Amino acid sequence: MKKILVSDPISEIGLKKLREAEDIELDIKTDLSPEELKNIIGEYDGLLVRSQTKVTKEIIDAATKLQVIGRAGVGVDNIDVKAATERGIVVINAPDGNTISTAEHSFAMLIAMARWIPQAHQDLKQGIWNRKKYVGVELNRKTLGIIGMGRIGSEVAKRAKAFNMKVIAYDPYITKERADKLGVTLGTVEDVVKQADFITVHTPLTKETKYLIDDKEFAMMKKGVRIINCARGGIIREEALLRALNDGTVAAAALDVYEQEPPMENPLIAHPHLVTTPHLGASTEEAQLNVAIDVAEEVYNKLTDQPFRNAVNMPSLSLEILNHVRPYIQLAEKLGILVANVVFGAIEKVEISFSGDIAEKEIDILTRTVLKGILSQHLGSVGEVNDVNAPVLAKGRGIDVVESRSSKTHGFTNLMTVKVKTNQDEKYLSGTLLNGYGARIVNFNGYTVDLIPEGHIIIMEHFDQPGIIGKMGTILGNANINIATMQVGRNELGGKAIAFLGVDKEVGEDTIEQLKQVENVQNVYQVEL
Ligand SMILES: NC(=O)C1=CN([C@@H]2O[C@H](COP(=O)(O)OP(=O)(O)OC[C@H]3O[C@@H](n4cnc5c(N)ncnc54)[C@H](O)[C@@H]3O)[C@@H](O)[C@H]2O)C=CC1
Ligand SMILES: O=C(O)C(=O)COP(=O)(O)O
Repeated sequence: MKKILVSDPISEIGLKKLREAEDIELDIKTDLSPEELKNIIGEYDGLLVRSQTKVTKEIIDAATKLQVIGRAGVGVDNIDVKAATERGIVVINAPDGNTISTAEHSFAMLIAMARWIPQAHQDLKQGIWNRKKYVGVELNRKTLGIIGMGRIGSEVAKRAKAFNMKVIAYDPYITKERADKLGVTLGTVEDVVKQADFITVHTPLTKETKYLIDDKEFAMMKKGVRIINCARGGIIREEALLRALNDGTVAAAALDVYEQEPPMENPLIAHPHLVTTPHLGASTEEAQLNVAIDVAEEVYNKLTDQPFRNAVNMPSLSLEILNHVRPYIQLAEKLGILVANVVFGAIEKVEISFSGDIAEKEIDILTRTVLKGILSQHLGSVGEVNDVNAPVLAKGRGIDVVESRSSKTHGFTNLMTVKVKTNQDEKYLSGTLLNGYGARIVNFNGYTVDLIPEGHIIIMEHFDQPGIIGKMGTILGNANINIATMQVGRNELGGKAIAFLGVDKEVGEDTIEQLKQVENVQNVYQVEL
């Protein structure tokens, strides 16, 4: 039974899947203080939040069982994703479900601001009939500057075109083709702020976007420009916006998000030319239903070991690709486990090469899985190693990871080779998937073998001399261990050789020691795959 905590208000209908799942127990506890959350988070396998709950490193450190944090929305700036990644916790968001609502809210704010609707409404509610004071501006033929042309920015652009606005956008990560398709001119931040009559921001808050619009940018703007922020507080510096509103550079502004939320001490809120909402961009029935359904499904999939798409701290794979690479994922993990068990010393470098069919496919997940296999054998003490944290853990330990693709297949349609270099040793293994026959290890440090990587395996490095295999059989027989399969490989008569014995159960340490004592045996390893 997996336990999930929902700590922000999330659509009940959206949570239905989790509520009805027999293997899930759902607790809804909103308005927890950070201390209360810290005290109970250790009980849960999953956590579902919106933007209120701050999932800090402290909370993550206390979340000893947590496997997944689901964000019913887009922005994950309330979650310490770095800390989650280091702990191997998947962070999943619901990026599509609130796009339209937020684009519509941005447009509602734009029009409300252009025509002073909230201010006029407020006056009339107080009995003031003031037609002269509230003279607005048209959108027709005006230029809208959009910073960040992702999902929401693009939807805002479409709506602006319908109002006969010209759109100029700044987004270093979109192509000219995409911009052309949306009928948008691309420019620099400077082009946007100089040319626009309205400016709206739709980026995440990152190191690059923090204070992207500051005094310098306000100084370049047309006098009487109007500003909208329905993305994240801090993309526009609030103090600079206040100065620009006060000196008349900015005629009006509309904010849904703030540097500090709630913005109770914020002097901007009282400004007469500011239209303000309390972070309502995604607050529609439709968006809340969409994001809750999406995130509930994804979190359920993660907790029940099924494929999920929207992880923000690991690459997502479509079901089609995942189904294709799944057998290779199993092989990758076994190669990692096997190679980790046959090297001595501290790992310095892991080289993973993919050739044939597999080199064309999604190999990042395979690299992660090989690392997971290796590190799970070496770092058992640091807690769980998984696909999320394996690259971070490897980096943190100074392990150089090199991934390569090659067209050389060495006679196999697909081949995965993992080479591990330590401060004392170097070994490599190659594996393949044989059509219809499953996974095989086909090379061990230059010896050609044909090993099914399954069950308990004893690996023996020895010199090719008569009688060795017989002695091993006797020792194992005396220990009541049945040999199920055997593979022997050598490169020259009497030279170094390798033997793989598939045995029916785990072999005790004392028996392994006896095997090591056999004359001409160099090393004996045991591994369970
Ligand atoms: N007010 C609200 O309730 C809501 C706010 N949001 C916020 O809206 C923002 C946009 O969301 P989406 O469109 O879904 O995200 P998205 O990821 O689809 O789009 C973001 C765009 O920003 C661009 N970008 C990133 N760094 C940039 C930079 N340095 N300069 C210019 N562009 C840059 C990216 O290339 C991308 O195209 C996010 O901050 C999100 O958290 C989203 C939903 C609701
Ligand atoms: O999805 C986002 O990024 C939002 O800002 C929406 O926040 P909320 O879920 O309404 O607290």
